Amino acid sequence: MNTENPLGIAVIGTGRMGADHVRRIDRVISGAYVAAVADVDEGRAKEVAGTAGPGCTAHTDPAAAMDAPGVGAVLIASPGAAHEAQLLAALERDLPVLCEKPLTPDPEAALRVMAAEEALGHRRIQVGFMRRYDHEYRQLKHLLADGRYGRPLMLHCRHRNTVSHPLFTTEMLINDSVVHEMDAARWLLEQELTAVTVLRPVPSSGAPDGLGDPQLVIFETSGGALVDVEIFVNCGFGYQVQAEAVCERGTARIGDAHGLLTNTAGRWGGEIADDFIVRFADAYDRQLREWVDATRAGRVTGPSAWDGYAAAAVCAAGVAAQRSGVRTPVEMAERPAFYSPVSYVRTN
Ligand SMILES: NC(=O)C1=CN([C@@H]2O[C@H](COP(=O)(O)OP(=O)(O)OC[C@H]3O[C@@H](n4cnc5c(N)ncnc54)[C@H](O)[C@@H]3O)[C@@H](O)[C@H]2O)C=CC1
Ligand SMILES: O=C1[C@@H](O)[C@H](O)[C@@H](O)[C@H](O)[C@H]1O
Repeated sequence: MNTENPLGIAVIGTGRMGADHVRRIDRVISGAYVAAVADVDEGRAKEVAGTAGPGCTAHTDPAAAMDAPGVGAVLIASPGAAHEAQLLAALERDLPVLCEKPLTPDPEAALRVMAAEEALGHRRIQVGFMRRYDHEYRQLKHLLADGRYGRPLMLHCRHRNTVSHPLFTTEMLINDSVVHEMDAARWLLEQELTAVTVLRPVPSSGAPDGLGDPQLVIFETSGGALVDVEIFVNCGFGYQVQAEAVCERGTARIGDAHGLLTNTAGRWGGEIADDFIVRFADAYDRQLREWVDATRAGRVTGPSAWDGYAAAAVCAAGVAAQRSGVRTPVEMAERPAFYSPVSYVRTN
């Protein structure tokens, strides 16, 4: 790794994900350092800046962090509602951006961000759909892409969180959690999602009052496949993300790794990660490493603003389907030539 001219990064939003990315930039990967951080909570910004290397400045204004000495790229980890303004500010400065999902909470805002990037004339934005960097997801991608098992017909997914945070809403099952399966399915199958149906069983007694948890989300795809996702954000026992592809001549399943397997007292068992920070630790590391390497080489290789838009369009249909209980077609704009070919990255 070339350690000359390391990339100075401004991290916007220093909550759970932002602080973890700061740690990762400074201690896990090479070729980059945290030049500045910003958070509306000044104390939080200062606290996290204090964990970074010397010279990292703390700000409450994201634009001031982007203008700080040494900044050559931006990592956005603020809440989704703040992303549009921060993405536009980064594009105004022609800075490369890694933006945590969602790109924006709604498709209209995503279109505005895409228009600004297109006006700039080159791609600058990557969306933090980190499952594309997970070892198991990449194995499944390879297997489906080489066609050895024939066409994929169905993808069965399970997405379980131990417990949801107090502000989690029923809509967030779709646009905060299942948004990952939307991108993963598009990427794995190399197809767009065209319609959504959401089925809701009686809510679990373990879910907070008013939260419709769990749900079953069914997607139809442009190639005639079906994708079903069980989303259960208060399952209580751990963080589980699994996917099984059913193809014409075989099936392939990921997400069963249990770490240490034990046999004792007439039982066998393994471990289940507690949350996404643990389960996807390697994926977050690889995502950041590949983004830094590509950025230093003047390239953008990961999920694009178009992918962020496509997910936002599917989320809008998903939330509508959740409310109506009926099959809802996805309304999606034409993909601009600027985003061709689509970033269904084939890994090596
Ligand atoms: N890829 C993944 O697996 C995950 C992604 N995320 C995404 O990461 C982002 C951050 O989520 P968390 O860290 O869990 O949230 P968090 O609530 O822990 O942290 C957000 C931070 O942003 C700050 N903030 C709020 N408004 C801001 C603004 N306008 N400008 C700057 N800072 C602002 C808050 O003070 C807080 O410190 C979200 O977009 C979320 O969807 C979250 C969890 C997992
Ligand atoms: O992005 C994430 C969270 O925001 C979301 O709330 C979780 O359900 C996901 O598993 C996690 O990856």
